[in-house]
Amino acid sequence: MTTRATPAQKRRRLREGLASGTLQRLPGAFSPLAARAVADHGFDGVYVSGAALAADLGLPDIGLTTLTEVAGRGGQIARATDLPTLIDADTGFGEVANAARTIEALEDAGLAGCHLEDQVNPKRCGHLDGKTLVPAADMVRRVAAAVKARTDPDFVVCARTDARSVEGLDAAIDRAKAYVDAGADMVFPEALKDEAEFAAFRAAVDVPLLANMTEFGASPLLSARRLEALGYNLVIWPVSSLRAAMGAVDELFAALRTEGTQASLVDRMQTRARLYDLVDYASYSAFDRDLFNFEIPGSAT
Ligand SMILES: C[C@](O)(C(=O)O)[C@H](CC(=O)O)C(=O)O
Ligand SMILES: [Mg+2]
Repeated sequence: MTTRATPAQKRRRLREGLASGTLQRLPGAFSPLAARAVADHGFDGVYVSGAALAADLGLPDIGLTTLTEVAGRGGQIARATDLPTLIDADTGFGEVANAARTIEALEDAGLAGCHLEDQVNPKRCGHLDGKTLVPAADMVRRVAAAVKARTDPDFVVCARTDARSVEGLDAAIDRAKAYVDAGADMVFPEALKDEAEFAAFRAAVDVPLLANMTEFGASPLLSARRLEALGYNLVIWPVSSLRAAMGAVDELFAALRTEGTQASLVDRMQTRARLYDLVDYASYSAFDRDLFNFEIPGSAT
């Protein structure tokens, strides 16, 4: 209800951010409520992780989720804020024609952009061993189809290459250049090993670059400040909020089992007041003043 920016305005904002020379910081949001928190903390955009979306459904990240599920959840998350939302479109949910339809669906859902990767199906998390890639020529067709399918020229098509850990750094750079020639607006070099490789990619590729700062992976956790100095344009922390939340959920359930009460953990929980703030309870009194005319117990406000 509080969201006023249109999808077109959000896409423009992402484009301007990528052209600004300032690193765009996009934490992953596993739900619309988490996206509200991303916005409230003053980030530049929201990221929707395929791994987190699958995990939230109790599934591994091997391409089991469908375009309908991903576009549906992505749309709910995109709608929750005025920020641009970038979504993980895995391999594009099929062959070349499917990649085109994927862009149509994601655009219709209000996303600002997506990334498509050059793995075969079943795909894997980019930081695991045993990945297989499609030939570069096939991915070029995938990217070209995606670019052609968009109706808003500001929708960002980002090409991810998983080649670093399969074919080596040079091959990954060659693939990235071919994807840029096919029309990719941004490149996501997956699973780079160290800072020197991040720098090598920056030196070789002319379009905006995305850095994936996922935990327990192959890449070092470089800070936003460091990535900006390296010339990167956008950073994602894709699964961090889910891992943090689920870490807290595990602790809570352990306490409930052993102590029979959550009392020892209440002071680390999000308060009722903060939750109501994020869902903007107060603004609904524009329609009906009886909806927000109570005192929250224990709250100063
Ligand atoms: C970015 C990613 O594609 C995702 O789905 O969030 C994953 C993240 C992860 O598994 O940690 C990836 O890097 O493959
Ligand atoms: Mg993914």
